[in-house]
Amino acid sequence: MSYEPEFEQAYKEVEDSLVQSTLFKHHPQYANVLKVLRVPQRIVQFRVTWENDKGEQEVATGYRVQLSNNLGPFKGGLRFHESVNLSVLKFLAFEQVFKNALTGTSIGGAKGGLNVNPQGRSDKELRRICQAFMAELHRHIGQDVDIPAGDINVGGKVIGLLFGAWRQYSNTFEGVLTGKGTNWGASPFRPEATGYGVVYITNDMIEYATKGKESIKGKRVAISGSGNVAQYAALKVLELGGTVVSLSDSKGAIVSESGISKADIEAVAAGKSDYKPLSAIFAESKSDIKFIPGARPWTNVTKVDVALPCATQNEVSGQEAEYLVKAGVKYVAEGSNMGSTPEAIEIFEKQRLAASSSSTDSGVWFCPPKLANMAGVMVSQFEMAQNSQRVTWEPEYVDSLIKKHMKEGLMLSIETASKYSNENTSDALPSLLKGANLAGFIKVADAMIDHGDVF
Ligand SMILES: NC(=O)c1ccc[n+]([C@@H]2O[C@H](COP(=O)([O-])OP(=O)(O)OC[C@H]3O[C@@H](n4cnc5c(N)ncnc54)[C@H](O)[C@@H]3O)[C@@H](O)[C@H]2O)c1
Repeated sequence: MSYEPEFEQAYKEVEDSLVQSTLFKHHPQYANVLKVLRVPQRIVQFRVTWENDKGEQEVATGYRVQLSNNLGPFKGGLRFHESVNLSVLKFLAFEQVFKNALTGTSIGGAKGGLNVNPQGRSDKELRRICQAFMAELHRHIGQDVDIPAGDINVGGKVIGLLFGAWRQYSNTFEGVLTGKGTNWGASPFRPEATGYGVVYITNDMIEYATKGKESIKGKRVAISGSGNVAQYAALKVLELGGTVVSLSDSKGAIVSESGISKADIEAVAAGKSDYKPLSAIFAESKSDIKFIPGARPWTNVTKVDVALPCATQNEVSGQEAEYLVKAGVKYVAEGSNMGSTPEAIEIFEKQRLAASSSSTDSGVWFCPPKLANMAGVMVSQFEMAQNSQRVTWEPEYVDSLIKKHMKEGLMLSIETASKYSNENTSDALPSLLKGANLAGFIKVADAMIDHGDVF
């Protein structure tokens, strides 16, 4: 077997949820699905070469992993980062398939990218990179075939350049990428969607676990990352009356006992659009914000109720999870894909199982990314729907749909976990990890069987 650690980690998490459940006992027809689904329907790997600003030729590898289009056209983001490789993209595409199923919309799963970090490159060079990347990718995508979106280092600016290149190569204007600009096909709330969705579902979890007695209001929330997801999650936490005690980037973390303000988050947004590190953004800050070089936030916050990993994969270790539990964390919802390591998830899940409803302690309730961060791709699907009709929906309508679908996804995961997860602890909250994996799997598996892909 090839050595693909990130993909194997994601696969094993889903496999464990299925094997430990009673699903196959009740529905033996699903037994062969996972072994078919672990092989992507198609992988495109291609050379991307361009001239850098020094006049030198650079070459990198571009990818698109089209994992399943059983529920709709392939859909998933593009990541431009030096860490991009086939293992990372297969893990992300695999996650995407189940996440997209959970949104309740008609989309399949894919992921792609380039093993280059565009940070620090000029706008002109960025345009050449995007044109070189799209020179090959355009052959494999289309509004009814595969609709890529953004991911790490692929924000609105890069999507614009990629779309421009697509228009030239294809001589068409169609909704082929999502995350578009406001005057050429965007959906309202696409930039905000993932971060807002993470906070909406966290709020729903708190209300469910406390039977409506508590909400995110008054809670201390540790957030990692400072990009798209982290910024909008932080803003929504403040709007709903919570306190944001941390943010981070790949160079370190900022923590604040009294709370990071809206103005601070706006400064992060402005600084990050110029690729500035947090250390530079807060170099002259007069508030109690402390920058800790090389650190992640988790062991640097004192008291915390909620943790929202929103940076990158495997960014919460087992040790950090233990620290978070001691610091009082009760809810963990992942904005980032595979934010917690398997060791960290095990600690959170053990805490959940150990708690009993007869005590006031509900343990730790962990929400996996395929459920917690699904609002991004959900609004991308809304963008596809709007583009097909050449209309733009009202922002309030999109926001209400995000709230509704997040709650429905949570309730479906709770119901599915209660039905199949095979835990004889009726006192504990249901496992959202298992519930989300099982609920997403059932939808995809049914379609694969209907299509004759599994027999
Ligand atoms: N943007 C979306 O709609 C969306 C949707 C679903 C999931 N996600 C996931 O959310 C996460 C963040 O994505 P984003 O869109 O905010 O990207 P972004 O490029 O806007 O921000 C990425 C953040 O991660 C940090 N980061 C990157 N590598 C790091 C490392 N090695 N160590 C510490 N920090 C690091 C960066 O400093 C930045 O704060 C990713 O896991 C992504 O797959 C994003």
